[in-house]
Amino acid sequence: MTTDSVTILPPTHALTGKVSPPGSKSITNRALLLAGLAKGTSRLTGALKSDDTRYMAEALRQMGVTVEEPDATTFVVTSSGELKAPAAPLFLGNAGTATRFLTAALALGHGRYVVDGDEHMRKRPIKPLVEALQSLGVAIAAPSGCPPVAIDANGAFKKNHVVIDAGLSSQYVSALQMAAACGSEPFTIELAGADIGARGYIDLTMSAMRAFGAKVEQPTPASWVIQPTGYTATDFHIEPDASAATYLWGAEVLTKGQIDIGTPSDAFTQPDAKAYDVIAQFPNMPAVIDGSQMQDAIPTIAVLAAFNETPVRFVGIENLRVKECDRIRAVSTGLNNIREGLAKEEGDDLLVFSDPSLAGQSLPAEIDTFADHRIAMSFALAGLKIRDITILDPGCVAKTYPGYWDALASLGVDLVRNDKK
Ligand SMILES: O=C(O)C1=C[C@@H](OP(=O)(O)O)[C@@H](O)[C@H](O)C1
Ligand SMILES: C=C(OP(=O)(O)O)C(=O)O
Repeated sequence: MTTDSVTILPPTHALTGKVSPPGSKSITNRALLLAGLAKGTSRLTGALKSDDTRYMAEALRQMGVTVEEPDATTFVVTSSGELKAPAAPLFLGNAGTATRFLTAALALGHGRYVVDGDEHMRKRPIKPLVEALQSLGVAIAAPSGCPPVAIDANGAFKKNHVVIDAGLSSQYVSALQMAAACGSEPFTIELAGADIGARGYIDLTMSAMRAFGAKVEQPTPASWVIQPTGYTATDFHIEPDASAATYLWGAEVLTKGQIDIGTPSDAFTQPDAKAYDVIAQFPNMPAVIDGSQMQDAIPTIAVLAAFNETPVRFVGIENLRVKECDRIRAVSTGLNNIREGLAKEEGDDLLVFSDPSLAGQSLPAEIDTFADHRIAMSFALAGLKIRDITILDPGCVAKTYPGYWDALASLGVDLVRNDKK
């Protein structure tokens, strides 16, 4: 039996209690890959166990790496340092990190690798990364510009310099950075075209690489130099997920509660922690919010914006169109489903017309998540204030936060699970 939808009953009390978000998806998938590229045993603690990280772990296993899971938050990775050509295509679901990071790393492997994903991942662009790798002499092809990607690797790049347009995804740069440390000479990455969306993810990559013994420098804002150190197995602790934290911060301000997430907002190193500064201003969030440096937090803030005292325009969010779904469209569709006229797209900006009097009303709406965990988790927040909000396909939260519904329940939120047989 699976749950078809969840209806949220708005709590009559402020939400208080202690809920720790799970480990960071971004850091877990970096650490898993780097541990797989390091000879020896690495112990990753505080890790996220979810669809995205399971796909990465499973792919590593398919390539000869031993990945043990002694408990719910630990991976113990033992590798020869090589990712051996697998017998079958690597299936990575809709995990952007796993798909992009492995594509570049496997270009330095030996033999044939096929990187594939689900129907959603097969619509997410990877062409700029594939073309960058082609420019390095790698035999790699992704005919549709999206996965599947076929790589015939021969262990080396033919050049030590690459130019990449990372306007669509910062993950292309992270992927090249992590791969480059496994090359045979110092390697330079140079940015072309549009600036990177969330630069904070590049910082996360560099810090994970350094923890595994790599040497990476950023001589200019648009270039990076990576030394051919390879990686050293290490024990590595992963901080909680800042994007997951945004839902708990949102639930706290919406219900005027107090939720202890166990980590102060300024202790996170992930870009989405910046969202705290905006969320903490609720119900007086600013009229214009630039989402470029906290992209995954925008659905959360956009749902909060519906209850803000004044309207909010979200700018710098064009990349949201190529995430798990078109999130600008999904958020405006969901808000307008709750009440027509609540949101509007203007080019790639999203306008949310706030109305604090929404709170306490019954506005029956079935929210289409478009199989996107962040749409499900952020619209659940609307259900804390409005009666009869139903989230379809609630299981999609398993991509990054499998315990999300239980976390809400542990704070005293009543959920009606509508099961399908
Ligand atoms: O590097 C990362 O860990 C991520 C980078 C961002 O994606 P893009 O760089 O594709 O925008 C973000 O949305 C994603 O959830 C995680
Ligand atoms: C965009 C996201 O994921 P990814 O790109 O890693 O699939 C996300 O988790 O919001």
